[in-house]
Amino acid sequence: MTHYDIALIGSGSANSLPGEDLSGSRIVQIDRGVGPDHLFGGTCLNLGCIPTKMFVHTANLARTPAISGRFGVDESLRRVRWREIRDRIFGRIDPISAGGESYRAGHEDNENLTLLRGTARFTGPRQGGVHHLRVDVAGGGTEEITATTVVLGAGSRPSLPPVEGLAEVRPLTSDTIMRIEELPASIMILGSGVIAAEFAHILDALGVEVTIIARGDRLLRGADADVSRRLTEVLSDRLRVVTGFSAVSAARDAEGVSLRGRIGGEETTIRAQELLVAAGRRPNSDLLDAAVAGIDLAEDGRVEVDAHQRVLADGEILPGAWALGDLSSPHQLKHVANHELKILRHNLLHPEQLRRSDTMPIAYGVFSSPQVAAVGMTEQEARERGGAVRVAIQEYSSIAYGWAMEDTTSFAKIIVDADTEEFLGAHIIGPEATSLIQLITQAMSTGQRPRDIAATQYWIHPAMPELIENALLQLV
Ligand SMILES: Cc1cc2nc3c(=O)[nH]c(=O)nc-3n(C[C@H](O)[C@H](O)[C@H](O)COP(=O)(O)OP(=O)(O)OC[C@H]3O[C@@H](n4cnc5c(N)ncnc54)[C@H](O)[C@@H]3O)c2cc1C
Ligand SMILES: NC(=O)c1ccc[n+]([C@@H]2O[C@H](COP(=O)([O-])OP(=O)(O)OC[C@H]3O[C@@H](n4cnc5c(N)ncnc54)[C@H](O)[C@@H]3O)[C@@H](O)[C@H]2O)c1
Repeated sequence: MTHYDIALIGSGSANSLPGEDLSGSRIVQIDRGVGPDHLFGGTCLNLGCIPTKMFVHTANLARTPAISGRFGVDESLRRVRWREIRDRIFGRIDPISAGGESYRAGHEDNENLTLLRGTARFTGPRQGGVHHLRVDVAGGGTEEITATTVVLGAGSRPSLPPVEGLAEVRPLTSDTIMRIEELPASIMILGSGVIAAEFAHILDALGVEVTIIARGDRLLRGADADVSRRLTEVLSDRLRVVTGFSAVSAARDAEGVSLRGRIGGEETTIRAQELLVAAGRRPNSDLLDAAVAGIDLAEDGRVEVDAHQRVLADGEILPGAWALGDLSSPHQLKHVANHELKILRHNLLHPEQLRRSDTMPIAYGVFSSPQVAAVGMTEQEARERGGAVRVAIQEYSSIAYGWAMEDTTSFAKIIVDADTEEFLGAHIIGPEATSLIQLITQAMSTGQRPRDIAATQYWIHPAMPELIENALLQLV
């Protein structure tokens, strides 16, 4: 049994905890690694945000010929060199992961830190002022550990919905699809959320025949209803979208995978060479045996924390236990995990001056094509909250840059409280949505109202932010 001041679990956002001001603490960092190769550095770097957006950028280039005709430019896509695309992307990422691991394992900055590759589990409740953990060390053996403080950044992993035979067909997930050897001729995507929308764009642009399979009547159901409807329409024009499908069973044969299910009571089978499951991610609290330590878990497996990132047990603060990121947040986003780590770090070092992590509106961006981005409440949420709302909708086709892009389907929606003029939310579907949303995110985060920004600055003409300017001018 070895005792440490801090047991740090994970190497994603948690990896930013160690630093000079903790150099007096004896730290053990335990990381099992992500994906089938147990990579160091967490999901975003290895299997998430970063590689997907590198694939999206490549997909955008590959997609140009499909849309250039409307500008009087005839282009054709001659070939997609999949292995080169893949190897360029991971040729950049893998060395960062390996470098991060060897820095922690061997650099003099980390003399106070022991890196253990393996899976940490709680072995019981906190006792005698310390937490008790066992580590199943990668490569064999176990280590028993006690720690005064635990910092849990164990993240989440793809979950497979309860469909008979699904695990046996060995479906692809976001953990595996980006490193496959060959692109399949066709793929069906089970799930119609963020990962489905991004991979549908990537794979379709690279020449794969894509079918998205949604349980409900629209894609991206968590988004504002008008945005979700528009995305469904636009993607339906480009690839096959099946809605209202409840999957019952999956099977694989020599030609590919078939998914049997029902649409409105009628039995239907969908086939493709491969299946990608993108049906949500479950927090890794089970891998940690968090329940054994008495830690409170939400229904979806999230570790319950307070606004200061302190872990709760029986509704009370569990002394010396902190959590962050996908393990404990309802928002599985890298910028949220990073912010929570910063708040947690401050609070760990300055327990007498606790900061909250829930003081800013959370924006997100979906890098599909069209892009989708949002901050704050959907229109439905704003109306359900009670109180009058005002809504401005601005079509891209109404601004000069939208004419340049021949855009007919994209728009921004801004929602304000009709009485206080406060922003309640903003939703954009269309090119550059993930950048444009930042204008409203900044205003909401700093307490500005439409009139504070609409007419008090020059808006470059004829640039894309005119979309936001014109929407704001409807509200002042
Ligand atoms: C395909 C995809 C695309 C994404 N794109 C975006 C995007 O564009 N923008 C965005 O904001 N977010 C995106 N996300 C979400 C983002 O990646 C996550 O929100 C973020 O990485 C979570 O960070 P984390 O530190 O909480 O968890 P992780 O980075 O997953 O780190 C968890 C760590 O804990 C380790 N671990 C788990 N259990 C144990 C255990 N018991 N013992 C020891 N170690 C353990 C794992 O090995 C891992 O290192 C994407 C996610 C995916 C899957
Ligand atoms: N750009 C980004 O910020 C980005 C990109 C990718 C992933 N992420 C994060 O990763 C998380 C996980 O992504 P995701 O797309 O897997 O989850 P999601 O929550 O966005 O979507 C899950 C989808 O799976 C469907 N589903 C769930 N159970 C099902 C079942 N039994 N049968 C059929 N369909 C089912 C849901 O209806 C939904 O369409 C996201 O919520 C997001 O926070 C973020």
